[in-house]
Amino acid sequence: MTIVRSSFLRRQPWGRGRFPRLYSTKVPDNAPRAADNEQWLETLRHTTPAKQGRQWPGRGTSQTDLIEVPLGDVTSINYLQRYNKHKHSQGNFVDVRIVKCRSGAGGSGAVSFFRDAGRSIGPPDGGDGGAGGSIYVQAVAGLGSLAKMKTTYIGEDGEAGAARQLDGVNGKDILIQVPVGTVVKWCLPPQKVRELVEKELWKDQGTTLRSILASKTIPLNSPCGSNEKTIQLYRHQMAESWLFKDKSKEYHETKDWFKILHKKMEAYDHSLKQSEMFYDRFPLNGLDLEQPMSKPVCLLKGGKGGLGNMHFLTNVIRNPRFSKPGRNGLEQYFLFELKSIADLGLIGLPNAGKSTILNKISNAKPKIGHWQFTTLNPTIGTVSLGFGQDVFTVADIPGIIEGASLDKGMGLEFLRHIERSKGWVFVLNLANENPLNELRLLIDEVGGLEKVKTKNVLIVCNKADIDFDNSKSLAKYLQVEQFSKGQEWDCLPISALKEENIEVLKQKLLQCARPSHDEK
Ligand SMILES: Nc1nc2c(ncn2[C@@H]2O[C@H](COP(=O)(O)OP(=O)(O)OP(=O)(O)O)[C@@H](O)[C@H]2O)c(=O)[nH]1
Repeated sequence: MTIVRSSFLRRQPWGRGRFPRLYSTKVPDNAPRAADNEQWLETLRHTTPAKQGRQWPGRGTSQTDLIEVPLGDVTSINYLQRYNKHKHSQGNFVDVRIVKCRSGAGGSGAVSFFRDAGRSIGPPDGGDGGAGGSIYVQAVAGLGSLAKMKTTYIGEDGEAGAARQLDGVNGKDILIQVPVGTVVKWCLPPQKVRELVEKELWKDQGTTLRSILASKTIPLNSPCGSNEKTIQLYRHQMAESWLFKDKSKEYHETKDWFKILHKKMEAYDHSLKQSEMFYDRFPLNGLDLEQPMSKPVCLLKGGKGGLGNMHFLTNVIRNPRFSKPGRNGLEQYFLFELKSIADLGLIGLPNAGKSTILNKISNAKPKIGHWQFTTLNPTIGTVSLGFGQDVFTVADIPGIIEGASLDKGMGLEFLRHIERSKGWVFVLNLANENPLNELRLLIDEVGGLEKVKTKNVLIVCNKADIDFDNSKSLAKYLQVEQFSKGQEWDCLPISALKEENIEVLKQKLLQCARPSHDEK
């Protein structure tokens, strides 16, 4: 049999395409020749780790700064509270998840020698290991909750290379699909956060979880020179830089030819490490997936496969009984937070009638009840002003009470769902003693007048049907109206239950949902 040696097909460890597994018995010989390997190893000699320096050309820097980050930025208070107190939730709506992700390790390169009837041992033909599977995330339309997310995602390890120049199969990638509006942040393992919090609580029994998360900082490595602050992630150190077969590591370490090769390959390992340092970074402020994505983004890259022994055949090394192991994958925790994207958010005390309003103006059917905290999860409804007319979305979130910003009642955790809304609609209950005080309380709890003024605002005085003829009831409304005028906010009395003023309300909501003049 004559083997056609086509040099352009020969596999080199740099920039070559991978070859699929070959199952035919007629294996084409694509192994690099000794001269090719020598040439490649020679190029490595000129790029020793010291000479490569700190800069990785065109790819920024591998130097890092130590930055102090508040513990609250790398965990979720809502997550810690929810899973500590076992708070109630409605249905299977989940808007905060912390998940463990692990990308696959690369497969090892093989140590093998060509054999046939005429030769008991031929040239080295050990193939390369496959790359480990990566972890990707993609925001897709049509999902509305993080409930279906798993707690752990593990990318498959790459397969080891095999005899006859066969490359190992790449590990399968993992794709995590999340609802549009999800923010993905790097975070500390929850167990570690709990340990840190417990330590702080032990030191000062009077302190609260919220104040610990705000005051306690943790050091993180951040690559220098990047405009956006990113966190440098690190893979576990490789246990061994070589895999030996037949002859031991000690045997090889006594040989001068191996020492020279090892020195050259240190530069190769270093360049791999630098490339990992470049890819293993994550924005400190997280990834905001506010649009449906046509392509997923990589959260964690899998490890590169190791080189098979066919790459170490040279004129001096005729029988390389060693190969390179695959590189490790990465294991990290990520916080997934769903921030719904609704044009308007309804804000009010429990029982103000928010759900009733949403029910009357939109297609949504939130739970309505005469007890407080009927709404435990946000509901988003789509409001249409008629065929071919404007359409906008409104979110109903659980009621806010005095002290919500200090985690009383349902706290403020659902505010994240209306954070991005263009307009906030304050729903007041005219049947209550002092609706104006209610409004002031709500403004304080959601962050003060300054914050509220960043949004379009509409004040809705609901339950106007109760005590309709009473002059005291009218006086309460006029007080609210006067205050609203002072802030240049529109104010409207309605009765959601009796569907009075609902059409006017829809028109006013539409104005509120439009971008403000500054944004136009
Ligand atoms: N009389 C009268 N009752 C109303 C009106 N709107 C709502 N209600 C009643 O007020 C009660 C509370 O209504 P909801 O819509 O559940 O109030 P909510 O603000 O969503 O309450 P939470 O879920 O606790 O936040 C229900 O019994 C409604 O029937 C109204 O315009 N007039």
